[in-house]
Amino acid sequence: MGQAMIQGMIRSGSVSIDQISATAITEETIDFVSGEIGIRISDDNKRLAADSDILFLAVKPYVYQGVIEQIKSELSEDTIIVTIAPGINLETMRKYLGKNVKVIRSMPNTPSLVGEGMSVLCPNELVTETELNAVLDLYESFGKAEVIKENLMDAVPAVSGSSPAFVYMFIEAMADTAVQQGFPRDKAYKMAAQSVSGAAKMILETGEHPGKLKDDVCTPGGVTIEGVTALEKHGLRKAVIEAMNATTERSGYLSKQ
Ligand SMILES: NC(=O)C1=CN([C@@H]2O[C@H](COP(=O)(O)OP(=O)(O)OC[C@H]3O[C@@H](n4cnc5c(N)ncnc54)[C@H](OP(=O)(O)O)[C@@H]3O)[C@@H](O)[C@H]2O)C=CC1
Ligand SMILES: O=C(O)[C@@H]1CCC=N1
Repeated sequence: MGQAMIQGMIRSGSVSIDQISATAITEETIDFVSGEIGIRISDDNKRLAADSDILFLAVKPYVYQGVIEQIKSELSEDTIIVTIAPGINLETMRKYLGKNVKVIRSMPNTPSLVGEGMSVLCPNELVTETELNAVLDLYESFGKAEVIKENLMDAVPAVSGSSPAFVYMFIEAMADTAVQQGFPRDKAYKMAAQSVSGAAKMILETGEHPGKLKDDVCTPGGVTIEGVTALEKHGLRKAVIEAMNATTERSGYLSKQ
């Protein structure tokens, strides 16, 4: 996810390669990131923490505590720490850091890589409006971003952080069926993915209700209504609601750890 954000920022032109530094653990990642992305990268977390104005912690949730333990002595009171992990809430960060430091809790998603990310941010009380806007600008360089209150943060992965995975499954199922009908694989992915992308754009750009846009596609006695009826019969909406609630339940569980 960190790589998607870095590449999204660089591709947008809002940040240059020499303004970004990173760390990783394995030689494989260090070689790949320095070779393919071209930013400075090492395995020295302490040094990176000491040198950064805005420090993104893009590790797995269970790695946060150890990394914070390692770097907390290096942080200045002006450093802005940005989290991207579900379940790492502002209070958990305060506990891990042992003091009140500027923290922005966020939840990005992987389409950031291609400038189509959807991110949600929530600052703690020490972050000024100017600082929040600076970080928001970074997130908006690789997609759309919203600031919300922390009580909704556990529900964000279901809607935007994790939801690309759900959409990929939908596209994969459509493409598999198209292949079953005889389409070559590459055309099947292109047709399914572009239709999903186009439908999403219709909602964002026309502001129309999704139900109305769906109705516009369904010719009376035509072919689409047959598919829509089959989706209802097989519980598409129920499956989506169950998936989102399961995702949010897990976020809530991680937040309480
Ligand atoms: N994947 C997604 O779609 C999204 C993920 N997130 C969150 O992003 C975070 C990262 O997830 P994801 O990118 O999928 O995971 P990855 O495992 O792909 O990336 C984690 C990165 O952290 C590095 N790392 C691990 N331990 C350390 C350490 N001690 N010091 C420095 N670097 C370290 C790893 O280095 P190395 O490669 O060398 O092992 C790796 O590059 C998680 O908290 C996840 O919940 C949030 C939104 C969406
Ligand atoms: O699956 C996860 O936990 C991370 C957070 C959102 C997307 N991936």
